[in-house]
Amino acid sequence: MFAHEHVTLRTGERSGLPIIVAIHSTALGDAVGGCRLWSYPGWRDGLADALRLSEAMTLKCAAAGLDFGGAKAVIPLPPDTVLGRRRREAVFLDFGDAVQSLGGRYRAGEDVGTTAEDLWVARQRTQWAYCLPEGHGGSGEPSELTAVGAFASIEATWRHVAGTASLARRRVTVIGLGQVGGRLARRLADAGAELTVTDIDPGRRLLAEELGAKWVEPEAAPTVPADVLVPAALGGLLSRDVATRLNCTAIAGPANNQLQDDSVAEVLAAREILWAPDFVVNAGGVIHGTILDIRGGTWTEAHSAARAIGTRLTELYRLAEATGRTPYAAALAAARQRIH
Ligand SMILES: NC(=O)c1ccc[n+]([C@@H]2O[C@H](COP(=O)([O-])OP(=O)(O)OC[C@H]3O[C@@H](n4cnc5c(N)ncnc54)[C@H](O)[C@@H]3O)[C@@H](O)[C@H]2O)c1
Repeated sequence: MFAHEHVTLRTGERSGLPIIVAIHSTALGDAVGGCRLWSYPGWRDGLADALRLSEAMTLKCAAAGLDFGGAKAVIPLPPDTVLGRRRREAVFLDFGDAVQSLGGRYRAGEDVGTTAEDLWVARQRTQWAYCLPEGHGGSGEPSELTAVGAFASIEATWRHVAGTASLARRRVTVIGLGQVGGRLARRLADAGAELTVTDIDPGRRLLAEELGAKWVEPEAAPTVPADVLVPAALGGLLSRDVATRLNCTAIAGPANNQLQDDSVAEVLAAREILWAPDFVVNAGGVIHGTILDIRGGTWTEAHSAARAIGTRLTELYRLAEATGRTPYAAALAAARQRIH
């Protein structure tokens, strides 16, 4: 069944590129979601991505208790396209027109391949573009609050497993030391965790040395013996094969779309590995965008909403146990119940 409320697909009049906006649901409020500028084999692949990602945004907002719906924009680039400065500007003016045509039902932010500067260009054509540069009234980097929410999730997950949230001397493996993973690794080191880290970028070894963390190669990281595994790179880490080889007690991290398919949640549950659903853990970014940028709320309010992700997870784990479901199935059911 087609589950989306509205999908716009048009050719940008300046750039000639397809602009796709998928609004999955506005049941809880206007729909929010980033704009992805990425290379795809064809525009239909970009459309498929927009449909999938917009539904995930609906679940993420619902799970975080936010009164916003889910959407996503995708601007699919033909393979090997390099955008010069002028064409890039044309793309985001076109994008601004597409957003404006939706009358505020879709509030646009950053995603993979787009920057605060791109949103500022779109802002010339629409008042519904957010995540602007700080110099233009934006609220800055969202990954700080994503890291706050992910750290609260790791503590809540460990508390559920071990009866204490203390991570002192716990073995924690962080995969990906980028904007969120780097911040998380610092917090974990401060909390006294025994850190193992990895990244495909060898330049991130400097951070590992600074934190006194052990460095392993990316292929080895998922199977290093650990109390908590923290996926903080790209999605798709957890295939059925990887899930059967893991050597950890729990998994809680900010990476999007960690499961290669839904059945992996069952494999993890059968192995008694507690998996914190990613769309619950990583809601700090959308909390940043909606509370600070859209609603003009305070940092204290946004920070406590991000910390509250830990409490939400604890409730979720209890619900999952009480109903004999995986945390993933329980999270999906709870989010869908809020929407319908
Ligand atoms: N930034 C946010 O606020 C936010 C919000 C919600 C979700 N997320 C998700 O969190 C994850 C990290 O986001 P980010 O903003 O830190 O991205 P980033 O691009 O800053 O960092 C990703 C890091 O992962 C590394 N990496 C990529 N592939 C890897 C691999 N196979 N093995 C090891 N390292 C690898 C990269 O070199 C990079 O250092 C992403 O999945 C993102 O979708 C981020």
